[in-house]
Amino acid sequence: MIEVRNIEKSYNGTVVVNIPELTIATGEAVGVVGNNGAGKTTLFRMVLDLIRPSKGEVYSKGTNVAKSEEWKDYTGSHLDEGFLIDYLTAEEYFKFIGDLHGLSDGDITERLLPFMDFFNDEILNQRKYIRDFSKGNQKKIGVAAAALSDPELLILDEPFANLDPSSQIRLKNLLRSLREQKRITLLISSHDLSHVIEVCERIVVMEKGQLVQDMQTNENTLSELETYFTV
Ligand SMILES: Nc1ncnc2c1ncn2[C@@H]1O[C@H](COP(=O)(O)OP(=O)(O)OP(=O)(O)O)[C@@H](O)[C@H]1O
Repeated sequence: MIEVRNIEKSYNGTVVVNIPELTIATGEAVGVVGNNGAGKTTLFRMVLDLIRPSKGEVYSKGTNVAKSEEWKDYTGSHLDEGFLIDYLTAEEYFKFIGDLHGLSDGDITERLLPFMDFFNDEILNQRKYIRDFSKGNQKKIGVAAAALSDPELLILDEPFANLDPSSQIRLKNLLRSLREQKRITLLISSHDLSHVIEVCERIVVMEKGQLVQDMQTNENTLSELETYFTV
């Protein structure tokens, strides 16, 4: 589904991401972990063609993301609140995203149903603009909007950040059911090692812009990662 080939991103002469090769298969769920500044968000931004690599290319289903718009039809993403439109209500934003994908009001309502527990009665019918929601609730709006189009590929940057413990568990279950029921391809970053392991079958570790580990998750992965990050 995704192929990263020899990408490098530099800012002011400093290389912040350097990945010779990363392939993510269709239906695979990959978690990217790494300390602050490791390059996770920069990698995601290049995969989504929000920034261009200084060298190399990213391919989605064999097409260079910088040279085609096709991948946008089957890709849902939420990286940060910059993806949201501050002056809309949550409903207006879902409608805006739904319209982009040709969804009717009924489709939108139906597709949001699995998110109702996750929303915890704090997202819909609030009569307030997105800018006035808490950071955690803004995250919920962004994640639900990213999933609204029923994407084949879902890319989420730190989806568990700012969420209360109940919401983190609900999100974990939502992502797992998206994987099981729809065979969605998932690329997420997280600082929460236990959640990301429960959602993803494969974990890649980034350090100083490089992929330093690539592992299939098993019962030892959490302790291996905890050891890795204990310095
Ligand atoms: N526009 C930019 N200009 C200069 N440096 C940048 C820019 N964007 C990112 N960087 C640098 O690239 C490096 C990687 O940042 P990035 O945000 O990708 O890391 P991250 O792994 O997502 O970190 P975090 O876990 O803190 O979110 C950092 O050193 C950051 O300062």
